[in-house]
Parts: sequence; structure tokens; C-alpha cells
Amino acid sequence: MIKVDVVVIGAGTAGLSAYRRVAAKTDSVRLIEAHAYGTTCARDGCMPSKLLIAAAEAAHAIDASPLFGIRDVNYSVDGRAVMQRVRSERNRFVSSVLESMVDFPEAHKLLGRARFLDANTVEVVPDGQPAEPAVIRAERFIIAIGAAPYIPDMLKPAGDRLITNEHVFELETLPASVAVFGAGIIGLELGQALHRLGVRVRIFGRGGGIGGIEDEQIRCNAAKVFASAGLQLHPAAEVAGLERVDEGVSIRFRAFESAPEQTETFDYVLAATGRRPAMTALNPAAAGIELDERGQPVFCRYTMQTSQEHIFIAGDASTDIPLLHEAADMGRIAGRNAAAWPSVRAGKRRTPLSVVYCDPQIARVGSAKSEFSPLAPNGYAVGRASFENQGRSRVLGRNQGELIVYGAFGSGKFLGAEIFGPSAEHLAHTLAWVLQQDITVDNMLELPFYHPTLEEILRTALRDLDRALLSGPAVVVEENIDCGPGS
Ligand SMILES: Cc1cc2nc3c(=O)[nH]c(=O)nc-3n(C[C@H](O)[C@H](O)[C@H](O)COP(=O)(O)OP(=O)(O)OC[C@H]3O[C@@H](n4cnc5c(N)ncnc54)[C@H](O)[C@@H]3O)c2cc1C
Ligand SMILES: NC(=O)c1ccc[n+]([C@@H]2O[C@H](COP(=O)([O-])OP(=O)(O)OC[C@H]3O[C@@H](n4cnc5c(N)ncnc54)[C@H](O)[C@@H]3O)[C@@H](O)[C@H]2O)c1
Repeated sequence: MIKVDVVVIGAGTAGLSAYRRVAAKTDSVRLIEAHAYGTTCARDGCMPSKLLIAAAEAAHAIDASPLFGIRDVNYSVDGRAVMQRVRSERNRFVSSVLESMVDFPEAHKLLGRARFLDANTVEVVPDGQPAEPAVIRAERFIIAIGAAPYIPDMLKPAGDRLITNEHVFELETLPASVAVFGAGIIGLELGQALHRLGVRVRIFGRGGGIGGIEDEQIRCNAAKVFASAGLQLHPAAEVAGLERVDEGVSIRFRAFESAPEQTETFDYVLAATGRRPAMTALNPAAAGIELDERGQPVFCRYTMQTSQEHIFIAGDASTDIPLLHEAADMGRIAGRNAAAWPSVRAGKRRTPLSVVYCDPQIARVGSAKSEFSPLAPNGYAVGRASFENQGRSRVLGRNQGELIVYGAFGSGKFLGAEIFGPSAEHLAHTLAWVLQQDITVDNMLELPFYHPTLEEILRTALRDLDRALLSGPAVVVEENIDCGPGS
């Protein structure tokens, strides 16, 4: 039996970040990885998805060029070349993760799937090898097992044509057609990218959601914008059945409740129906970890401790905020605390920020509206601005979408924003940084706005918000003039 101070379970972004903190304090540590080093982000998450989207954006720029008077544009998409670039650049990203691990002592690393035997012991079963499991006793643990695609039973009849983000980037070439299930973040990003690259795509959502958009007006606007671009997106589809047929997978569906039933066959079914940690396989109950109604560990998001004080959790495994920068932060907090345990400190969590890389992009800054009340005890007000007549957006021919900003009534504090618009990632960053400074809407209006920029839309929305907050002198909002030429 191996005996160490700390075991880190999972060598993804959270696990690596935690391991580095622990290894800086003690040599008595093991980092266990079930599958392969390289992280979900680099292997089959953030990076390959953005590479595919980059290819789609290149094709879309050509499609959009007639707007600018460029005529007779002909091009073809070489699916093999697209997928080859995705993979070769992806492999570079994976290599740099692997290079960052070369200094880790061999004795610290162990390949195999960990499973709790009790609150201080795990067994580690090597992947696919008939070797004896290793048994490790430790004083502290960090659970950083990430999440895996959740596949509803209704998709299983697709058989060998059912794929997830773990398979799609491995395809040798672009398929002719894909049915995407889930109109959430992955479904929208990959579905639109494949559509723009000439793949026949239909996105089947459930419940009406689109890419996690919270504001109903923005969601309706997004549905129209995607439909006008020819994307077959059904946020509230009704799927009657799936069948594996010779040509692929045949799907019987209604695009919405009262629509006629249709049958269409696709080469592949891509499940983008959410991600869940493989917690049961880790056997947390044997460690006495308290679980919530979904079977996920209850934990403190500032110390990252579970109900067992010596067992920490980080990254997607926690189901807190399943994003890369949050996984790294959670790993740092868990690593520092596991190294110093029982001296545990509350780590700083950052302003919530998320971006969906569809086009127009969707971004969210700050908490959900349902969580505003402690920050805005007297209620909140809303300011809106449309990209439709916004100067810089029109110049670029990307004048679709809307920005919505929130402020606290009484204090005038800025609370956050939701954006559906061109290059929203940049505006969202600026707004997240500002929000973390805890300033008022008035103060924000004193900041510079360069002309002509996409950021000018923020001034329009903030003025609308300032007026709704009834703070400071009355302002007249002249939306189109405000960001318009020469004003
Ligand atoms: C397609 C896609 C696109 C994404 N795009 C973005 C994006 O643009 N921006 C963004 O911020 N986020 C994005 N994300 C989310 C981001 O990738 C994750 O939040 C992040 O990678 C989580 O890191 P992690 O360390 O928690 O998990 P992972 O990197 O998945 O690491 C967990 C590791 O634990 C291992 N493991 C599991 N069980 C065990 C066990 N029992 N024993 C030992 N090891 C185990 C796994 O093999 C895995 O290597 C995307 C995700 C996907 C799927
Ligand atoms: N740009 C980014 O930051 C980025 C990109 C990709 C993924 N991610 C992360 O990965 C996580 C997982 O992404 P995701 O898109 O899988 O999850 P998601 O929760 O965003 O979307 C899943 C969607 O699938 C739908 N769904 C569930 N069952 C269904 C069914 N049977 N038929 C049709 N639809 C069904 C749900 O209603 C939901 O809208 C995200 O929460 C996000 O944190 C982030």
C-alpha cells in the first residue's frame, strides 16, 4: 500500500492546478489520471471547438462578402483539410500541456481510475489492463474528475452513429449531415460551425432554451437571427423516434409542438445534451461524502471542502461553474487548502463571466437575475440597446443582436449584463472587470468610449439604465445618434 499526504484525482485543468499548489509544499503527493494526460480543454473541449469555429468563420466571411460589393465568389470546403487543421493545432495544444508536466516526478504520477474504499483510501484500477489495482492511503484528497457527456436513452438507438465532443474532432472529414441534440452551449457552437462549413445540420433543443440565454427578448431575437441565417434550430423540438438505418440515423420529429411531423436521415447524431461528473464510479459514499439530490457532493465554493473536511473538490466535478478559468481557480484554492490542511482559507472567486462562441456571440457577466436580490435589496433596473443601428456594427455588416445591462435601484451599482452581439467576448470582458471593481452606473458613464467602436453601444445601454435608475440628472437617450457617425 502507498501512503502519501495528498492524492489529486484527475489530471485535467483543475487537477493540474491543484497538484502544482500541493507539490510546491510537499513531495508526498500522487496525481491520478484515469484516461490520458492533456486535459479536456485541449483534447476535446475549448480548443478544438474554437478551431472548428475559426474555420467556419473563414467560410462565413466569404459568404458575407457580397454585402460589401464583392461578387462572383466561389469556394469549396475541403472537409479533410478542415479536420486536419483542427487536429494538428489541437495536438499542439495537448503537447504544450504535456510539456508543462515534464517536471512532475514520475513517482508522483499514476495512470488508472480511482475509487474510494473509505474516507482515507482509494484504489486505482489501470485502464484496460489486467494489472492489480494500487491502493493508496492519504490524509487529504482533491476530487478533480471533470465531467463527461450525458447521453439520454432516447439517443442510444443511433448506435455507432452517436457521437459527442469526444468523437467529433476525430472525424477524418466533415460529414454530409449531422443532427445535433441540445441547443445549449456545445450544440449551438458546434451546430452553427458545421452548418457554416456546408454540413446539413438540424439542432433539436428541448424546453425552448438557446445557448443559456436568460433574457426572453434576447432569446426570441436570437431565434430569429439564427433562422434568418438558414440554421435549422428548433429550441422546443418534439422528437418521436430515432432509428439506425442503412444510410445513417432516421429521426421522426416535429420542429415545434403544432408543426407537422417530419422524417429526416442524418449521417451522425451529435449529443450535446449536457455534461455530468462520473461521480458514482468514484464511490463517494464509501468516503462518507454528503451528496445532494443529484448525487453530487455538497461543498463550500470558497474553501472547496466537501462535507468530509479533508476531501476537497474542484473544476467541473463540482458542477459549480463548468468553465475553464473557474476550474483553474477552484484547483488553486483546493490545492492550497489541501497542502496546508487543517489550516484552510477561503479563496477569492471572480465575477461570473461566460461566452458562447456562436455568431453573434452570447455572453453573460455577473450573477443570474434570480440571484440579484442580496446585491439589490430595493430591486433592479434594466437598460437596453440594439446593435441594429449601432455605428461600428453597421460598418462591419454585423449589426444583429442586443445588449442588456442591469443596475441596483437606490445604490446605482452596476450588477451585470447579457449580450447577444458581434464579438461579445470583448465587451463581456470589459464589463466583468468593471463589475469586479464594484462601481456605479454613473461612474461607468464617466469612462472613455472611443469612436467608432462596438463598445459605444455600452454607453447607449448605460444611459438607458441610468434613466431607469432615476439617479443623477435626467438624460435623453438618443440611441442611434449616440453611436452614429460624427456624433
Ligand atoms: C466541447 C467543449 C467546449 C468547451 N469550451 C469551453 C470554452 O470555450 N471556454 C471555457 O471556459 N470552457 C469550455 N469548456 C469547459 C471546459 O473545458 C471545462 O470547464 C474544463 O476543461 C474542466 O476542467 P476539469 O479539470 O474540471 O476537467 P477535465 O479537464 O475533464 O479533467 C478531469 C480529468 O479527470 C479524469 N478522471 C475522471 N474520473 C477519474 C477517476 N475516477 N480517477 C482518475 N481520473 C479521473 C478524466 O479522465 C480527466 O482527465 C468546454 C467544454 C467542452 C466539452
Ligand atoms: N464557450 C464556452 O465557454 C463553452 C463551450 C462549450 C461547453 N462549455 C461548457 O460545457 C458545459 C456543457 O455544455 P452543453 O452544451 O453540453 O450543456 P448545456 O447545459 O449548455 O446544454 C445542454 C442542452 O441540452 C438540452 N437537452 C437535454 N436533453 C435533451 C434531449 N433529450 N433532447 C434535446 N435537448 C436536450 C438541455 O435542455 C440543454 O439546453 C456547459 O455548461 C459549459 O459550461 C462551455
